[in-house]
Amino acid sequence: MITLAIAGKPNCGKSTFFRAATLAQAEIANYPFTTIDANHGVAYVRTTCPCQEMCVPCENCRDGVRFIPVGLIDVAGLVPEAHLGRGLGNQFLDNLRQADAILQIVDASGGTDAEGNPIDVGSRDPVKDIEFLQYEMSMWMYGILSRNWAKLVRQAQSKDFSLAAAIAEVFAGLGITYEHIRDATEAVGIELRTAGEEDLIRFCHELMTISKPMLIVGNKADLAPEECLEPLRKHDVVFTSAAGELAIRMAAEGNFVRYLPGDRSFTENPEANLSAAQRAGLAKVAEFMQKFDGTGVQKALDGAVFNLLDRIVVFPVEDEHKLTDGKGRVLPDAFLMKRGSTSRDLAYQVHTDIGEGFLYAIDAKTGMRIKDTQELKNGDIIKIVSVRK
Ligand SMILES: Nc1nc2c(ncn2[C@@H]2O[C@H](COP(=O)(O)OP(=O)(O)OP(=O)(O)O)[C@@H](O)[C@H]2O)c(=O)[nH]1
Repeated sequence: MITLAIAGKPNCGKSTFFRAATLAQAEIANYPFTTIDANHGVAYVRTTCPCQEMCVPCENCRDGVRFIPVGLIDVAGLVPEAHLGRGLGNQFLDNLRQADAILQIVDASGGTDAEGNPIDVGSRDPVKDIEFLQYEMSMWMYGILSRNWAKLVRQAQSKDFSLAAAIAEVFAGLGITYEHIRDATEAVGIELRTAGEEDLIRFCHELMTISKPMLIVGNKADLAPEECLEPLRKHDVVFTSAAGELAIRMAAEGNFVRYLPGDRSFTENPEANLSAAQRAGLAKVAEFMQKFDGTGVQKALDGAVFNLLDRIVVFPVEDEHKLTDGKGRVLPDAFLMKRGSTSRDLAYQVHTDIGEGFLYAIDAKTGMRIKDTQELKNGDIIKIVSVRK
């Protein structure tokens, strides 16, 4: 499963974002559990279910809106100079290793200092929070590299081994590959063997960016004065109110409102007996949603998976006419595939045996056979024909 990590300084709203994103209404989450432990949960990305276009009865979506599970990790708060040993422990390393991408939460309201202590709203430039996390993570990687440097150079000299391959081994636990090392070296234009400290820090920054793509989330945007939002806009930030999302997801769970995560608005249930205070709270969230086109939480999750990680959604079926699996369930699965994947890749994703016995695939929307090398498109419904091995 694709996994996203939530990282940021203390008090920026990570846990609130995590709780909001993993709080799923029963009808959305057919996944057996949404919170695995305090820091690991299941969130969902939102897409269009093809059932309405194909006129088939479907039980896996809500009115044509389909939610697909992704893992979510709430990483412990990072403090300045964490790379020097203040709080960056094994747990952080482990969380980072598991993550395909990072949601970097910043306090868009400028209401917390570098360590997360509350200060007056607007008194800290939130752009500094972006730089801080990226700096800490690059310096932490640089620390690992420099501690191993002499050994790596020796290894590369004594064996028939390139320095890049040796570095890749050091970072393999973080999911970093030889290709990442090569691309980062090229991007910063350095020769690893002769690189000095400054070059290696730049290299680590690039390596971090390439191997763990980051989406910046400007949280607490509901409190943020315009002068805090403006500089963040230059950084391609998704603005959120995690607290707002949590409030309406809880209200939806209690049947007080109708809301699907990612909707631009919600409607109050006429039978709900809301107190004046509850109504006023929801009115504030509604106002934010109108201004920002929703609470932003779903937009951040979708942005990380569909844009940053470049995934498309493909629906494998066994019966290309009824769009069912062997048990008669309509559009039972939705796979998040890397853009550029082929029907053969899909076959392997369904099962190794199906991949190995792959014969051909049928595009259920057109009824046509497709070549095994043809790129799949977002929303494709595909039947794989294979000989069972
Ligand atoms: N107004 C507003 N308050 C928020 C929002 N998100 C979080 N908060 C509040 O900010 C405070 C900190 O939120 P947390 O979610 O605990 O922050 P955290 O980053 O997990 O903090 P640490 O556990 O210390 O790392 C809480 O009082 C939240 O209610 C938001 O979007 N808007």
